[in-house]
Amino acid sequence: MSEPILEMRGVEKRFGGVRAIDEFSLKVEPGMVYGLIGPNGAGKTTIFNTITGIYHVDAGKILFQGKDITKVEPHQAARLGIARTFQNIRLFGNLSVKSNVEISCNMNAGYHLGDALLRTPRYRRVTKETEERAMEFLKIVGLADKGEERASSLPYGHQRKLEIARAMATNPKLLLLDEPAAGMNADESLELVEFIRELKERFQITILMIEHHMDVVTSLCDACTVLNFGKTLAAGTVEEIKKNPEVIAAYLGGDE
Ligand SMILES: Nc1ncnc2c1ncn2[C@@H]1O[C@H](COP(=O)(O)OP(=O)(O)OP(=O)(O)O)[C@@H](O)[C@H]1O
Repeated sequence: MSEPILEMRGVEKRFGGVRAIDEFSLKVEPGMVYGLIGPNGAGKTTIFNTITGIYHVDAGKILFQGKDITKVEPHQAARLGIARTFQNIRLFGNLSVKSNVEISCNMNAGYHLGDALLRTPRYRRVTKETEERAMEFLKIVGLADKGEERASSLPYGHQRKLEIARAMATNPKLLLLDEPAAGMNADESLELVEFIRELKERFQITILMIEHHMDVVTSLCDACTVLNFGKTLAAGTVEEIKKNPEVIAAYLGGDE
């Protein structure tokens, strides 16, 4: 077993009297696609929010590549190589498709405000590189010909892909996807599965994914954790999870 890229140890997060996550532990190895599943309100998004520094935990530890990130702020998590998408797509709807990706490419841009104001050669070079890089990501997600369109004018499935392209443009080592297949029909989900596979192979990233569509989880995930009321109900391969009687009773029901 290789060293986990992400580890959560005994994590707890409370909101008033609600324990959104409770004694939660997780180990994700590099290169894995790891699924988080569970009913609404089980604590999945809270887990993403603690990893990315949006919330700080009340107890426990979070390690990323062996480094303690329990108390990092969101911008630090992003700089360390953790990117995410949201359950409700968050794009700059009024900006062009290309600008949405360029903003992420710019996160690590090597120029200062002075360079931008004076339009120095360094600023012009970085801007050109940013444009090229953004186009590269748009090509990968099949949106290169939509670069000048307003992000909000794209169909839903394309907006999801654009959000993933934007997250990828920050050069992450760990990508957190919050219900990427939400609102998609069977064909769109299938396309998404292929797309995520390609991303994983091409960029050698690790993915932690919240997903309700069990066909997507089955196709993509090497392992998963099932949550219920903030606690781990079961963890293992998708096949093991599907056979677990407690999981069947609490979540999968007759679905599968
Ligand atoms: N900012 C907050 N303030 C108060 N309660 C919160 C907050 N965020 C989450 N919770 C509560 O924590 C619990 C877990 O919520 P969370 O959103 O993490 O669940 P989830 O598994 O992601 O569900 P869903 O699939 O519906 O998004 C819920 O009871 C929720 O109401």
